[in-house]
Amino acid sequence: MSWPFVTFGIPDEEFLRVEDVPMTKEEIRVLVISKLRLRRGNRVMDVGCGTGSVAVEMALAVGPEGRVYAVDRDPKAVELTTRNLERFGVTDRVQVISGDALEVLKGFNEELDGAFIGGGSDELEEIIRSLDKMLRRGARIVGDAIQLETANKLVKSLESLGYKVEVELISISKGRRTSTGYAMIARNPIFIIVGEKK
Ligand SMILES: C[S@@+](CC[C@H](N)C(=O)[O-])C[C@H]1O[C@@H](n2cnc3c(N)ncnc32)[C@H](O)[C@@H]1O
Repeated sequence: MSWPFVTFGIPDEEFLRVEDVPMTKEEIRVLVISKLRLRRGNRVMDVGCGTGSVAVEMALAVGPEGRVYAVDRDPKAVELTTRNLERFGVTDRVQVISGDALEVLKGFNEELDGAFIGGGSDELEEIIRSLDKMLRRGARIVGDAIQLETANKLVKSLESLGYKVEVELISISKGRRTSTGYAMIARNPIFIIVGEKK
């Protein structure tokens, strides 16, 4: 499938899903891609790519001249990401890497223009320190978090490296049609933490 629109925020239902592989939802994905401030030709990493939904939108943003590295330690996520990349016709510019992010980063030596960390990990602080070595000045790390503790880890790690940090808490409610009108059903608030390398 070749996604025909210029705007981001591919509807969630367009992605293939499997059980136990979580996905960054459409409205959060839009913000994440926007906060990364990507340009055509950029090189970016999606740490914990899950379904590949963020990797797909990164790939559309950086274009065929760019490069996306999509990493996940769950083989189910790696396979699903590959299938979603095929579905959106962007396999040419994405390298899917199976493995623990920290291990992958140890053997990685490309300069990066940005990175997204989707969700919590025990190794969050070390992952951020490793990413920092790959990022050019002005590049951004964007992380999202459901838990306060994960958001705090993201903020503290980025601050300790001297990044300029932005913190947001996003609450989305989706209208569900009832017999009398639309009831707004709240989703979990999500922290979005942005760090810009000075
Ligand atoms: C919330 S999901 C990411 C969703 C993804 N952004 C998407 O749009 O589908 C988090 C993913 O991070 C992966 N993960 C967590 N810690 C990791 C680590 N240390 N190394 C690699 N992958 C990791 C999990 O396996 C999971 O697939």
